[in-house]
Amino acid sequence: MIEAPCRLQVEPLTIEAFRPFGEVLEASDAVRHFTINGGNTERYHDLARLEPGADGRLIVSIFRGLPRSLPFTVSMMERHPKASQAFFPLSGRPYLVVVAPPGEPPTAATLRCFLAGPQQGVNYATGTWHHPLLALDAVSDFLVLDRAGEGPNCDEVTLDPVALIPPAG
Ligand SMILES: NC(=O)N[C@@H](O)C(=O)O
Ligand code: NI
Repeated sequence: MIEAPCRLQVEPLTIEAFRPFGEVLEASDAVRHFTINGGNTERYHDLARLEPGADGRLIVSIFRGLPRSLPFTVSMMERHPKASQAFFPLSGRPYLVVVAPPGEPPTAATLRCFLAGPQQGVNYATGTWHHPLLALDAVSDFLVLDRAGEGPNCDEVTLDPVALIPPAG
């Protein structure tokens, strides 16, 4: 593991804490929901602002991610300047989400790391800095909603290494 003088605490993923970076996709009482289909189905409604960007097309894919080895060191981040990108776990396992606000490139001071539950998705708002998929424990599938379109839509930056500190317990 790269020696990392900086360390980053892992936080639980909540709608409020993630607000500067995008939305959390979850079926909970924290989001608007209502009953449909004659009482058979509960609809957790309009969870995120999906933006394919100008001239873009919203597409759905499945990402099959290999588990990351822990302890993990963050040494790069990316952003999609033209569109949002949403991930929803399909394999029933938690995963890590490392983000920084849109705008200036991330620093150790602006990075945030969240532990997402097996029933929590995230939507990175357009331009939100994030680390590529961070699956844990086993090969994991994720439903991904993002952009297809002309031209590049991924800026990458390298960082001085930042080690992730797993939550206690
Ligand atoms: N490259 C790609 O489609 N994946 C990344 O954007 C990612 O956030 O995992
Ligand atoms: Ni991405």
